[in-house]
Amino acid sequence: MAEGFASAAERAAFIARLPKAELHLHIEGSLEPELMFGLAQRNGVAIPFASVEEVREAYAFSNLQDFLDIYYQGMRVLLTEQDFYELTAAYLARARGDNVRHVEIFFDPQGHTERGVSFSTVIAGITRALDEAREQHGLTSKLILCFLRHLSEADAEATLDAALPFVERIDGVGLDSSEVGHPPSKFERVFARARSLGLKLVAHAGEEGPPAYVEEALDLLKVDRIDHGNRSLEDPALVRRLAEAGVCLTVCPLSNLKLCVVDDMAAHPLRRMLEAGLAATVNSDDPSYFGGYVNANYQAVADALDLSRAELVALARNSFTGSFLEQNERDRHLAAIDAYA
Ligand code: HPA
Ligand SMILES: [Zn+2]
Repeated sequence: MAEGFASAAERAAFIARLPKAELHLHIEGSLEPELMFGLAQRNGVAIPFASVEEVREAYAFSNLQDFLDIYYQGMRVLLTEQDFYELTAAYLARARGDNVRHVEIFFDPQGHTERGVSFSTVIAGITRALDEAREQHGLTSKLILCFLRHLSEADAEATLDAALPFVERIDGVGLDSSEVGHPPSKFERVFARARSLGLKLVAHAGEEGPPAYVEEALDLLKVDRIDHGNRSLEDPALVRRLAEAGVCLTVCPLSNLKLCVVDDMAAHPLRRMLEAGLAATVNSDDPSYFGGYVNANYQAVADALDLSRAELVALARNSFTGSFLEQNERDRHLAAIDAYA
C-alpha cells in the first residue's frame, strides 16, 4: 500500500472527498444508455439496440475509430434544447457526486448541425444546465467548442462563424475526433482566428497520433493545454519542453484502457508523467462509454499504480492550475485541497 493509506478502501474514501476539476469531458460522451433510450423514444429516433444491456455490450472498442462510430450514432437521439439540457444536467449531477468543483466541458457542434439541429439549440440547452449548476450548487464551468478534425478546415471555419453570436458563452476551442491523418497543421488558420477572438485553445494530440502532432499543436495552434498527450513520452526532448513550460496534459485513464492506448492499467504512463515533471491531470473523457466518471478514473489508475496521497494531491492541484479559471478562483480551490490533504 502506498505511503499514507492503510487500505484500498481508505484511498477510495480519500479520492472521493478530494476537491477536483474535470478538464476533459465530452458532453455527448456522458450520454448514458438509459437516457439514450428515453430520448430515442421521445423523439422517435430509431436506434440499433433492443435494450440498455445490448447498448453496453456494444461498448467494446479496439481503437479510437471503433468508439467514434458508436459515439456519433449515439448522439443522433439529441434533438431539442431540452435534450441537451437533460444531458448536461445529468453529467453535472454525477460530477457533483464526485466532488468535482469545476468543469471544462467539450461539445461537438458539427455532430449536431450536420443533422439539422441548430447551433443555438445545442448551446441553449447546455448553458441552461451550466447556469443552474452554478447558481444552485456553486459548480463552476467553462465551455469549449471542439472542431471535428476528420472534417475540413472550411467546415471548422463555418462552425466558428456559427458560434460568433454565442461567443460570450464560449471560453475556448478544441480539436477532437479521428486523430491519425488529421494533424493539427490542418487547422492552423481557424485556431489563429479563435485566438484573435480571445478564446482559449486546446487540442487532442498524442492519443493515437505521434509526438510530432503534440509539437504541431504547441507550435502551430499555440494551444494552452494538450488533451491526452500520452505519446509525448516517446520523445524525451518534447517531455522536457512540456515540463519546462508547465503545459497541462488532460489524461484519461479508463478511456486509454478502453481504446487500447494502453494494454493494461498497470502499464499506464501517469506516474511516469508525474515523475518527468509533467502537469498531468485525471479526467473521464466519455464516461458513459468508457466505464466511469472522474472518481472511477482516479480510482482505477490509483489502484493499478498504487498512487500515494502526495501523487493524488498533485493530480488534483494540477486540475485547478491547468484550468481556465481566474487566478483568485484557482487559489481558492488550491487552498481547499491543502486544507483537505
Ligand atoms: O477521446 C477522444 N478522442 C478523440 N475524439 C473524441 N471525441 C470524443 N472523445 C474523443
Ligand atoms: Zn477526448
